[in-house]
Order: sequence, then C-alpha cells, then structure tokens
Amino acid sequence: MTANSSEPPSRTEATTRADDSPLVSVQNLEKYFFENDSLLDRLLGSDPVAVRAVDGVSFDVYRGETLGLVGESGCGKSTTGETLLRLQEPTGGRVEFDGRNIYDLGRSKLNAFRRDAQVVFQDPFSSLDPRMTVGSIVTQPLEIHDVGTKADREDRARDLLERVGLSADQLDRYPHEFSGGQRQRIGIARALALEPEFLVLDEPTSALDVSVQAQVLNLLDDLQDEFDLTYLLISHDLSVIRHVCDRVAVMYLGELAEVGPVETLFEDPKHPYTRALLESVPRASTDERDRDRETLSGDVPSPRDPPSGCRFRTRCPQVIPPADVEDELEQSTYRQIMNLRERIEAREITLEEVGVEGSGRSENDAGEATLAVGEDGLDESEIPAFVETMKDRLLADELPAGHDEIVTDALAELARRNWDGAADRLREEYESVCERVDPALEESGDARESGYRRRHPVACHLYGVGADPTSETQIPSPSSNADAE
Ligand SMILES: Nc1ncnc2c1ncn2[C@@H]1O[C@H](COP(=O)(O)OP(=O)(O)OP(=O)(O)O)[C@@H](O)[C@H]1O
Repeated sequence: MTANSSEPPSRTEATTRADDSPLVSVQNLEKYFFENDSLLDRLLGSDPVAVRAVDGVSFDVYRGETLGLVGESGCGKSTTGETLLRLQEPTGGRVEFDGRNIYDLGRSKLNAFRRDAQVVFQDPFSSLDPRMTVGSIVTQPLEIHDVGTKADREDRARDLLERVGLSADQLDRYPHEFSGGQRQRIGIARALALEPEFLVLDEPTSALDVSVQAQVLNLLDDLQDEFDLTYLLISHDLSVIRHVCDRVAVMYLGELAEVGPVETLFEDPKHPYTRALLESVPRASTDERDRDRETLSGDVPSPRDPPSGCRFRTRCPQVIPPADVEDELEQSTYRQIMNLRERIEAREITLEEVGVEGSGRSENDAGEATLAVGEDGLDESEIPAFVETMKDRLLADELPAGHDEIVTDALAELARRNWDGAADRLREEYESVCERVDPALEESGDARESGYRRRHPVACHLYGVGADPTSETQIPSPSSNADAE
C-alpha cells in the first residue's frame, strides 16, 4: 500500500509481522493527579483529592504490532501513553521496555530508552515550535542526544523529510508554511530521527482533514514495515482503530474493559462498554441515530470519585441484578430502582421541595402544594401521599407487588428523614455484584493458554470472571444475558 492511496492500510500483513515477545509490558500502571495539594491548601488544611486518571492498567505491546487504545474523552488514554514513555512519573506499577523497568533506569539507560521510545502528538499546529525551521525541528533530538556532526544531522534530516513525503529542500522553511498533513509529516520525521523502536501515536490524525487522514495513516504503516516499528495508537476514532490496529485495548475511566484482536473485538465485542462504543458510531439513518443516543447515555463519571465495583455500571445497560430479582424485573425497571437509591445516597431529594396535589398547603416553585416537614420528617398521616408522589416522579414503570412494597418501605423511611435506612432497605434487596466487586481483566478456560494474538480478556461480571467468590449472587451466563438485550 502506498502513502498516496486514499484507503487506509490493511491489517492482514501487519498481523503476520508481529513476533511473540512484548517490547513494552505495562503492569498495574497507576497515575493519579492530586488536586488541593499546594502549600497553601496544606496550610488551609484542605485534603488532597486524587484524580485517578490511570488506575491499575496492564497490557503488553508486542514487537512489530500496532496496539490501539480506545475510549471516550477523559478516560485516561493520553495519560497512559505519557506515563509509559516516562513523560509523567507514575503513582504506581511498572513498565518494562525490552525487559527493563523504565522507572528504575539510571541516566545512561534512561537516555537510551528516550531514544528508543518516541511520541507523535495529536496537534501538529501546537507541537512544532513556530520559530524553528523544519531542519532545526528534525535535527533537535539528534543534537540533544549528541548524535553525529552538524553535517550528518542535516543529511539525516533531508533523508527523513524525503522519507515522509516532503522535499529535502524544505529544510529552511517554517511550520506555518506547511499544511496540517505536512506538519504532521514533519512531526513524524522528528519522532523517527533517533531511529526508535517504539512510537506512541496520540491521536495522530484527529486534527487533520478527513482527506489527509488516510495518507498519514498509510505513511505510518509503510514506516512501520520499513523501520520495524512497534506502535501504541491512541484514538477515540473507531474507524481509525479498525483499519490500523492489530489488537485493541478498550479503556474506561482509568481501567481496561476489554482487550482483543481487532476483528474479534469489532465482530464479537463482549464488554457492554465496547458494544455501546461501537453502537455509538454515527449512522446514516435517523432511526439508527436515535438508537445510538440511547445506547451510551450520560457522561463518563469523574475520576475523582469513580463508581464502586465496575466503573461502567452507572451507564451499563446490563447491570446484573441479584438472582431472585433478575426474573421479576426488566433491566430498565431495575435501573430505575438503582437510580432512586443513588439519589437517596447522594441526598439529592429534599423533602421540603416535594409537593402533593390537593393537600391544601403553601406552594413550591412548581406551583404544587408542599407538605409540612418537621424535624423528624413528615407527619405519619402524610407519608402515603409522599410515597405515591415520589413513585410517580422517580419510577417510570409500575412495580410488581413485592417490589412495590420494598420501595414503599424505603420511601417511607425517607419521609421520616432516615436517609440511611431508606438506602439500606433498597441496598439489601437490590445491590448488584457490579457495584460490589471490580471485575478483573481476565479470560477463563482454554483461551488463557492461547497466543496473545487470540487472547480476548474482558473485565465484566457477565463473563463469570472477577466475580466475588463469596457472593451468593448467581451470575448469569453471557448467552442468557444476550437474550435480554
Ligand atoms: N495534569 C492534570 N491534573 C489533573 N487532572 C488531569 C491532568 N491531566 C489529565 N487529568 C485528568 O485525567 C483524566 C484522564 O485524562 P486524559 O487526557 O489522559 O484522557 P484521554 O482519554 O486521553 O482524553 P482526551 O482524548 O480528551 O485527551 C481526565 O479526567 C483529565 O481531566
């Protein structure tokens, strides 16, 4: 495939060139940013808040392959890339490059690592210094690492410019004289100057016009063959990932949800998050677009206070109910009860604001008559009206009798200002394994023994791994859950 082809490269050839030892091995990597951690904050006694951008991520990148790292904005992809290049120091974990922990390297080994592992950033407009000529930009890494004479370095820059599809006589020009695609080629030439083995490509085409994207991806593919490069490609664009990667790691809120060969992952995604991501790719027809919005609703929760258990559970369309509830409630009804409990736990419902039609009292902002709230909550005589109003407002579905009773009990506790009692009542009946146990990224059975090209681990209780062994909750098989979709 040539760099000028309008089609992105095929993966078939690339898959065959990868060999069987990891060049990069990321083990339980953590990167937390701490807010409220300045001297002044400490003097004021503010507690530092951890932003858990990367929270225990493990994966390998094998020689010669392209591993994609995909996920929504803010899920920790760039921080992972920067931390494994040691552009940021980790909070925990280790990264082995060619068998050596990069966080333990002495100065000379660290210098060698910095030559071997390079990065291409998303934005060629801001990643190139506008005051430097293209020649200085490309030769700068060689100068920093004291490689060759000035003449050698310029020769190398000329060769590299030609290799990335520019002309050697453009050495004295400045970045603003080039188009976006050409600037990204300059960024790639700079990344290649020190003959690295490994490149982190952080959204390398997302700032470029669609027409130029395929050309840059083709160039990267050709360079990978020519220079035996190994890539970690960070992208939120699933079509780029599909066309360019051999394997894909799906990231959600600082953790990995699923890792697998690219075709398997697109044809047979297992994690509900991966499925939702694939479903949310824009479709042509209006019907399909409407369906998409339902599929991945809401925003990624804050990494300052991620949900307990499985981090995707607050948006997951397949949260696992306790076994005795599973057959009695639809997923959407179960989700409404979960949401009700979350609102109670967050104390988002204020008794004073709740109005009841026709109770003949003073009115709230919505023009409804409000209930009289005392120190111990509502008067017992008013609790039934409160409970019915809350059910109407917060639950779209009618509940089967037994469940109606439980929710009624919980809301009555809420009316008495017993927030914890209300939440506990719902928790004891409806708590999901998904909120109790963070599922490990594992695969079971024979697949564990297969080569890395076929491995397809997933961090989801639907697949029966990572579940709490002491739990009495019966975890349904993926096939039984698929029926519910
Ligand atoms: N220096 C920092 N201080 C505090 N929080 C940070 C810092 N850098 C990143 N974060 C937070 O860490 C989380 C992960 O950010 P990151 O940029 O790695 O995500 P991403 O998946 O690459 O998203 P995007 O594609 O938008 O860059 C985000 O919530 C982000 O706000």
